[in-house]
Amino acid sequence: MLDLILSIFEYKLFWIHVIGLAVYYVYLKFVAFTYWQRKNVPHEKPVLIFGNILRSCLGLVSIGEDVKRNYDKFRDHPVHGIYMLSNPVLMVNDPELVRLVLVKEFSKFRDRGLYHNEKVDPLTANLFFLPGEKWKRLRSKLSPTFSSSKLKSIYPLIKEIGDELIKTVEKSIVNGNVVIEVKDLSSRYTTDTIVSMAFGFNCNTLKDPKSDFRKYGDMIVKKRPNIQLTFGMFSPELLTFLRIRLIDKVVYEFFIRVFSEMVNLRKKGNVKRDDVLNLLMQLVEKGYIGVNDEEIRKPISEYDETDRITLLEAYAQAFVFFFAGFETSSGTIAYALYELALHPEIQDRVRDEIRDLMDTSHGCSYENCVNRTKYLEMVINETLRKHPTSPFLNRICTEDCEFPSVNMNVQKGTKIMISASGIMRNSNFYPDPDKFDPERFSQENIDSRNPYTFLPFGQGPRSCIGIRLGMIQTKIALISLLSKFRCSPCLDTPVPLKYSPKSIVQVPDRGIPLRFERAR
Ligand code: HEM
Repeated sequence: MLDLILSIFEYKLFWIHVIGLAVYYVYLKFVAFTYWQRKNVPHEKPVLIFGNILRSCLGLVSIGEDVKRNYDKFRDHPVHGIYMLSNPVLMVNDPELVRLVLVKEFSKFRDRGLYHNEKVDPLTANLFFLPGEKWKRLRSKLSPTFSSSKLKSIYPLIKEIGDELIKTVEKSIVNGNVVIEVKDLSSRYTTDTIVSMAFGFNCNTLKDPKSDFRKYGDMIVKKRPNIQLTFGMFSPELLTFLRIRLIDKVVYEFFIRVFSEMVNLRKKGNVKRDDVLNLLMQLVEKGYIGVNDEEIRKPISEYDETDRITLLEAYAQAFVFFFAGFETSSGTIAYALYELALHPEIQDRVRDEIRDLMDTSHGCSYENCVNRTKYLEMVINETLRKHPTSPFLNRICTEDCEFPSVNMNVQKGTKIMISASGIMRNSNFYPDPDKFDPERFSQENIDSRNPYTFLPFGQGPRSCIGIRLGMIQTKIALISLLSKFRCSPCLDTPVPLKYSPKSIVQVPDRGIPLRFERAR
């Protein structure tokens, strides 16, 4: 035995590892984890290797909650430091500094600094992940996809799936009521709507919960360790160096196959549809989305026809619309139903508004849905404030920038984070923040608040491109369900709600079961 131990100690590789680990320890302890101390920026004492996100790395809480916990400690400081693993990240807390980062000095904070690798992981070459000029080019090309006139033309497709949602609940009612897990129901609804818009067909997950889109959708957002995502967000260089994929190969192959099939069908002229796929194909074929759209301010002659996007780029955008659109909207629908079940008086008021709308000549038309559902909109905004599906925003500083109010020079390369969930539950901006109170979003109350305290879609030129689509999807689901059914808590409804520790998008852990019955 002694011989064995001695031979191990003689082994060269062993000593190389010991020395390597010792050097790494010294680097972490005396260099990496003293960054904020050296900068004189307030921060919480980090834990070796994990920094300030030990709990989320261990899978005890979601990463959004861990960041919010850290924000709550320093929320009265305009900025503070956090270590995401060993990466120092500057947390921007003061709403006026949030405005500076997201809007005033946008050109210096345009990028998110996230992992993307066009070669190893082609679907990451999408609007959400890409930096700099590549992002700018795509954003200006894709923006017309979400103009009012384009949304108006795809509205009937979403409405159709709203009708399917009613049928799904109706069919499952036995003896006057049924308990439904609403996060699953809303995910199936948003999967159907996004696939219908982005891929050009109805994948019918409302009818068939085991459809491939539901399976692969789940694989994108769940079943992956937080640490891998954390590396993707805060150490993208490491993933690039190790050539690690962020999007699983099976998911990649599935999306590419479905997309190619749909594009081929369109090319053969067998299917014609006014949807996002059609618009993406215009970008591939002509380089711009065109004709008869009063919202495209630039004359068509100013577009460069040679500046087309490739098919793979188009696939990556359809993928991000799916990924960014289905889990965010489905979470919002589920949280809204949850809060309405717990607050029946608010639910009745929403239903009255919807029924008044249905009695008007145009019923649930696009204009009525978008412009004449004021109280429903207040309810959705309050849901987004209390349960934001994207709990924090990321940016990276690409050019040195002064933060005059704190007398700080933010250096190029500094990673920035804004705890949207922390700010939106800060009692200084939203008194009694755990209370669900849609009145916070009356016009008068909105006007009295700093707009940079409401961040569910981000703010500024890099905010969510799908805001209006997300709102329409959410409204149609709620209009469809609440016009016909009343929902209430059942024995298994979790109070308070717990968020899934596995998902970077803030979704309920183990779902939200609610009781549905026909509304009188
Ligand atoms: C309730 C629904 C939604 C919520 C809460 C939401 C939230 C967000 C947030 C917080 C961001 C980051 C903003 C920032 O960094 O400042 C974002 C970006 C984005 N969202 Fe959404 N989103 C929703 C729906 C959608 C839909 C329906 C789509 C598309 C079909 C979409 C596509 C995107 C894309 C492509 C980006 C990246 C934009 C860019 O970097 O230029 N989102 N979203």
